[in-house]
Amino acid sequence: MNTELLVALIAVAIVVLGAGISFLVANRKRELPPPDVMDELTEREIEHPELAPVDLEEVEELEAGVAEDHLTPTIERPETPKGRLGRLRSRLSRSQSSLGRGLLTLLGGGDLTEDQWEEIEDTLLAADVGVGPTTELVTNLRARLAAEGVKDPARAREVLREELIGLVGPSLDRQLHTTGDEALPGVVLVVGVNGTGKTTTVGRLARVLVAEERSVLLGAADTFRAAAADQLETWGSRVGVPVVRSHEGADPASVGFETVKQGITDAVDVVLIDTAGRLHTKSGLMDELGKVKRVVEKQAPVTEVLLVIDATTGQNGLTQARVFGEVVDVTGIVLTKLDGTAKGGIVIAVQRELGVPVKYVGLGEGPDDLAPFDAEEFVDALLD
Ligand SMILES: Nc1nc2c(ncn2[C@@H]2O[C@H](COP(=O)(O)OP(=O)(O)OP(=O)(O)O)[C@@H](O)[C@H]2O)c(=O)[nH]1
Repeated sequence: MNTELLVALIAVAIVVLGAGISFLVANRKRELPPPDVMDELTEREIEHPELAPVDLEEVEELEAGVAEDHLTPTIERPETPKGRLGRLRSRLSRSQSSLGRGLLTLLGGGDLTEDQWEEIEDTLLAADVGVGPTTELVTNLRARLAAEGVKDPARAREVLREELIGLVGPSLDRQLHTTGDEALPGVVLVVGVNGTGKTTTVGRLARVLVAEERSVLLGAADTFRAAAADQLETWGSRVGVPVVRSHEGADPASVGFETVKQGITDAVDVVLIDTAGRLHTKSGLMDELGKVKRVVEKQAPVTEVLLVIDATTGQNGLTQARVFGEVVDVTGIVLTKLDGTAKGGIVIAVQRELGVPVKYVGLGEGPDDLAPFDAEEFVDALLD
């Protein structure tokens, strides 16, 4: 055999051998168990080198276990709502310190000049307390401090605290109405303009209710933004709460109707319905909201209509409150993002505007950063 032929034969043999090896490697790769199973197997082999190489039955068992783990999400145990405002108080006082401290500094100095009273008014107005409540507070403070001849800063602080609590309304009913008549579930409709935190609030309220051992069903009637239903499903799945949803662009009233129907069939305690964000200036959208409520009520009475307002929007938030209040009977306010504003006076102003109480406040982005509102704790945080 000549050398050229020999070289050619060797080359062919190398190519054939190479192809065979790649085929075998590719096939083996396809048969490998998923990476999480592989990790466990590798760990086992490292710890127990004496064991025989992978047993196929064992791989199947592990794979089944992994598949089950992926299917069963861990159900979280949410924090009980009681005491949350205490936990989150520092977030409030951090952002509101200019209001409380500003007032205390002015009042602590004994007799006040007209200019100083004006400064107190300006401080209150800058914190969005609103003109009416500001005038009321200043009038009452002046009268009481003069009548009692208060010179001592500690006493001035006490009087200010009492007057502020009076303004916030210590005796307003701030309970969420989540109990339905007879065998019907409580129905909570959550409304507001875009981006105020409605979906987040529905998710957080579900956690509050779960922590109170109530059974809950969520309705994704925000069919305008496809991601909202997914967002709601994520919230629900974390605490084992199901969601009724439909396709993007579906009639929100029918989603609300179906959710309550499902809630009645499943005998849940509370149905929470998320609605699409809508501009209060668009009358068509506002009419649609009225329809959602009317249609839902064909199944069961709505026990609570919560208006979600972003605390950082100031005067605009008040306008929203007014317009929403005209379309649906708002029964409670959730003020979100109170952690991001020094204008805590909005609590007072918005209650005045609507004549309904602030029931919950959002104080951060965490899943349990929604606290039941309490007038005394709120004022104490302001004056910290
Ligand atoms: N800092 C802070 N952020 C909040 C609070 N509540 C909600 N957010 C954030 O606000 C953003 C908007 O929240 P969403 O729940 O998506 O608002 P939405 O009203 O459902 O939005 P649309 O469906 O578009 O109308 C999210 O990034 C939330 O994390 C709060 O109390 N504090």
